[in-house]
Amino acid sequence: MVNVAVLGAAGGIGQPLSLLVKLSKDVSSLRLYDIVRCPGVAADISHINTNSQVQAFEGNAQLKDCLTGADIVVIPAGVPRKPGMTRDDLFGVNAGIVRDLVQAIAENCPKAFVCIISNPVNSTVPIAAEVLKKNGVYDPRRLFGVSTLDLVRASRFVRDLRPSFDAGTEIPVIGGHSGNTIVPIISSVQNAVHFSEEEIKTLTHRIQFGGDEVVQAKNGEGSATLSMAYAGYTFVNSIIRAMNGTPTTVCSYIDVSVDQSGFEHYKNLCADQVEYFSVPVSIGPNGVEKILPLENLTEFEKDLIKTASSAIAQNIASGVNFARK
Ligand SMILES: NC(=O)C1=CN([C@@H]2O[C@H](COP(=O)(O)OP(=O)(O)OC[C@H]3O[C@@H](n4cnc5c(N)ncnc54)[C@H](O)[C@@H]3O)[C@@H](O)[C@H]2O)C=CC1
Ligand SMILES: O=C([O-])CC(=O)C(=O)O
Repeated sequence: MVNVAVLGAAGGIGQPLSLLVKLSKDVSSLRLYDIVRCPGVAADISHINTNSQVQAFEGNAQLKDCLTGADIVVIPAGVPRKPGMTRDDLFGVNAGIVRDLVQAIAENCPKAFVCIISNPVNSTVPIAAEVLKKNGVYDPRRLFGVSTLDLVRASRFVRDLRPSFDAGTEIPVIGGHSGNTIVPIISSVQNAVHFSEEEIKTLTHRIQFGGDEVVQAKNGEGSATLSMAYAGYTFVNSIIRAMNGTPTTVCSYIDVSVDQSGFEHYKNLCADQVEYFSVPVSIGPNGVEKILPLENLTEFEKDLIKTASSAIAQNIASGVNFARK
């Protein structure tokens, strides 16, 4: 049984994500934290007759109690995009939010698995790492940028084009989590569903900019929340399975120093040096164990990795510089 804390629990993602986590039979304590609206959300979810006890924590003074004893901390706190903005435009507000929340994690539950949803993920994960390092509690195996929504979209968008494709089939998506840093590996299913070069280009673009479709459709009311809640829940479940001893694989934006030799495979394809990258990994009870290779990448995918790595290197530098200030 695990204790899960959701920071930003009253938000667009936080509420449905907390609802889904409440359904898990493996969760014993579900702690919901936000700076506003949290008691109402927690009271509501707490009436659902599943295993976990739900508690509300509101405002900085209650953050310590929320985090003490947490095994998994999920962070969807922060502002979302409006039309015309990039995820990097959120840095000014969200960098500080993530830094302060991770400082509290370092002080109160340094061994927790930390899952960062707040954008720009390419930068907020390095910020989190720097804060944990400063506090002397950094374990890179336990820090994750949640890029699962890119995989969810990849499978769904392939299904949109080929109705016979099982939308539950995983398509790896590597690199980062913004525009052209998102690198879908469609070649992994090319035997099951054949696509022309033109179709692959169109699909790749749709997956890279899937977030924009939602931002535009919501027209100023935020970005993906419901599909993200589903993706976040899927990710949390993978972590719980791994903690419980079932070997599990995920794609996640991680500190690649956890497995230097495993990352060689990707490093050779990068134009710039990147310390963080989304890669397929095996996870176990202590977090990331191995970075897994993806074989037979196409020239098109190799080019995408090159482009992605240059942008990610800059995003990492912004995050690290901010956290070291
Ligand atoms: N990784 C991914 O794939 C995705 C990431 N996102 C990102 O997730 C974040 C949240 O998005 P939404 O839930 O739609 O936004 P939202 O505005 O609906 O909710 C954010 C919540 O965070 C809370 N919050 C703000 N400062 C806080 C703090 N210091 N401590 C705790 N809570 C705090 C707010 O009160 C609010 O309830 C955004 O940065 C968005 O870009 C969104 C979709 C996908
Ligand atoms: O597009 C956004 O800003 C939110 C996000 O990360 C996504 O939907 O992938």
